[in-house]
Amino acid sequence: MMRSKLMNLVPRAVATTSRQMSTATKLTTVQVDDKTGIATLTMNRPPVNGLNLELLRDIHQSIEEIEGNKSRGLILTSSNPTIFSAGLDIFEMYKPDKERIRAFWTALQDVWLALYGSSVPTAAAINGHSPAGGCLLATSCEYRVMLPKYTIGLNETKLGIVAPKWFMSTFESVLPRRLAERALNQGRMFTTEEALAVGLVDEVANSKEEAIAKCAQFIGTFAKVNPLARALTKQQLRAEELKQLEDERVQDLEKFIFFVNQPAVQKGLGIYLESLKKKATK
Ligand SMILES: CCCCC/C=C\CCCC/C=C/C(=O)SCCNC(=O)CCNC(=O)[C@H](O)C(C)(C)COP(=O)(O)OP(=O)(O)OC[C@H]1O[C@@H](n2cnc3c(N)ncnc32)[C@H](O)[C@@H]1OP(=O)(O)O
Repeated sequence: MMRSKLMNLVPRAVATTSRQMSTATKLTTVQVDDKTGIATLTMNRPPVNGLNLELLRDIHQSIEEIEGNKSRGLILTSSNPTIFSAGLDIFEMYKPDKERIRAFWTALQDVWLALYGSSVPTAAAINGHSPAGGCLLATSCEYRVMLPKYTIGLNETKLGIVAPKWFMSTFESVLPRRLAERALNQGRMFTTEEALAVGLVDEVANSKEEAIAKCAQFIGTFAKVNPLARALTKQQLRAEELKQLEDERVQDLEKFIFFVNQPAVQKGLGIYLESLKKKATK
């Protein structure tokens, strides 16, 4: 998979305007800045960018599109003014449909393999809260810029669920092992300021525009680096985690299906959904 992606890494001419590359799907848009050649992938699933089957499929398709069109980089962000992504759509896991939940988890695996393994430089402009699956997307990127007063982290244990190994290894690729272990066990959500202090995010910006500009600046640091050498270096550094999921996709899916169907897990998810609804009516 990575080999064919690498074939796309040839220098490209740049023009001066920005163009919408894809409106084929309604849940993501891809806008390429023709001056910089950088693609911005925006998640757009109200109210909270909950990662359901359709959004995951659209994200995957958009990443493939960006890989295919020789963009110089990928910036992931959200159209919601206060939420990057609320993580996995809990309705996909609560009282799930037998076929759909398999497609859902497979789509999540596809997104992670494509984003974590992307041959182009990636950055996340985290313009809002980013729990669980939202944090997975952000930490799959190479660089993170976050707006103040939001939260980010893997809070799974607080929901009575367990983050799969590849969520954990992605988190651990950003945070020191000891800190990652403690945060995962606690289900800790970091404020922007805390996330910056521990290195979970790289920079803070005061607006989405500024966050995108900082992400573009990061991607720009590769302008004078040979793209093939950069991509092969990234590929080698990330190969172990990618191979582990590629080799164990089926077992990972079966483990998820078994776990999510446990009565205690279903009960916990139901209670959590109720608490989210109650919060909305307060
Ligand atoms: C050992 C083997 C292991 C195998 C694997 C086993 C298990 C699988 C684990 C999979 C890993 C899971 C990853 C996840 O991503 S789980 C999802 C975690 N997400 C959250 O906990 C976020 C919950 N949401 C919030 O904290 C807040 O909503 C917010 C994102 C901070 C936004 O707050 P606010 O702006 O105040 O909005 P509301 O809370 O009012 O929400 C608006 C409506 O959206 C609904 N909502 C929110 N989040 C979700 C969600 N994740 N899924 C579905 N729906 C969600 C919320 O209920 C409101 O709905 P309403 O308008 O109908 O009341």
